[in-house]
Amino acid sequence: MHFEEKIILNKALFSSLFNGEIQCFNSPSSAYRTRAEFSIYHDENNKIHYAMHENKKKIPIQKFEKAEKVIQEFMPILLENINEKLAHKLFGIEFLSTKLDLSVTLLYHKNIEEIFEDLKKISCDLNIKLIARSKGKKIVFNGENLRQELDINGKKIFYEFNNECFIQPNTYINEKMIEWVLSCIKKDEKKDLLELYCGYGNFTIALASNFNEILATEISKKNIEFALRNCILNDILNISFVRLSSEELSQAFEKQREFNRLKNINLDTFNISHVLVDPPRAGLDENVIKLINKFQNIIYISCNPITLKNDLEILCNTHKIIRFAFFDQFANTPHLECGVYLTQK
Ligand SMILES: C[S@@+](CC[C@H](N)C(=O)[O-])C[C@H]1O[C@@H](n2cnc3c(N)ncnc32)[C@H](O)[C@@H]1O
Repeated sequence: MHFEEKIILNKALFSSLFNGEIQCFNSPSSAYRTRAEFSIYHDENNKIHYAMHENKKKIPIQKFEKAEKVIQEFMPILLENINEKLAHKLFGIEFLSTKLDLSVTLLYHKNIEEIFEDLKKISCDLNIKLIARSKGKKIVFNGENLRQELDINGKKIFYEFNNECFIQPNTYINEKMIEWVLSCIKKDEKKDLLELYCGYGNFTIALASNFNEILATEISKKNIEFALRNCILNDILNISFVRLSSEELSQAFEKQREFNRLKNINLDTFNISHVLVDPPRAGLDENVIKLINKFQNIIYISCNPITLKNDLEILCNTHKIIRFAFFDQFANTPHLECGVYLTQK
């Protein structure tokens, strides 16, 4: 689906809540996806091909134009180098790219220890970060952490993560989203920021110089490990990253439960002027809405317009939508990413 069609459909969806101007951010129509996952099709001559599922059928494909250029260019090279032993019982290949790195994951229905030497050789020959996985086993060659360098309003920001982290699927649009969030924060209003669903600090790191203190929370241990590392990479000292689910964070603010993970943090000392949320597709639960609607400014990044609409219907009892943006994060698909900035009525 083209962005123009998505814009029309989604403007109509939100028309009862917002009738101001919606900012629209276009993505390149191809070569934008940082992650590409394929099945493997074994033909009658024992040759392997990348494949995708369509109507429960595995369809071999020659190329995948949505993937970033580095992935597209590497796809045929990898296949040429996969020998018979490596091809046997290979059922999937995943690519993850950044501006600086590429990692390849091979998925097997067999004991990967048996092909250890072949895996090692291909990772050396092609000089790639290679991960092999089979049920309950993972072997990593050349490391699995990827470095990323974002350009935010002309400033370079550095990140490290691996493919166990949540990663925004379109780097170009990710930079635009971060810049849009920054543009919602007026310098004179800045105090402290509360962020939920912070991942490895994708937004947090870029926002650090705009706030006095930041409390950023997230459910995944891996994401928090990288978030802490990303503070060091960017010389940032004013963010407290804490592994807490949104449910736990609500309990902590309500003083319903004490958390060891918050033992060095006094929630009462924060003077929160802004809340940033970027939840999974399911949106916000009732308790999170109750928690965030106490604060003056809310910035909501959403990958699901339907749950966003439900949540905005409640948030609009206490807040007013000031700005709205559509980001074509998933170009040429029906999916749409939205950004909404609300302030207390
Ligand atoms: C859409 S991602 C956004 C991540 C980050 N903001 C970014 O830009 O990379 C949602 C994040 O919420 C986390 N998450 C999922 N359920 C959660 C929950 N119940 N409480 C806290 N975090 C959760 C996921 O691990 C994921 O990192």
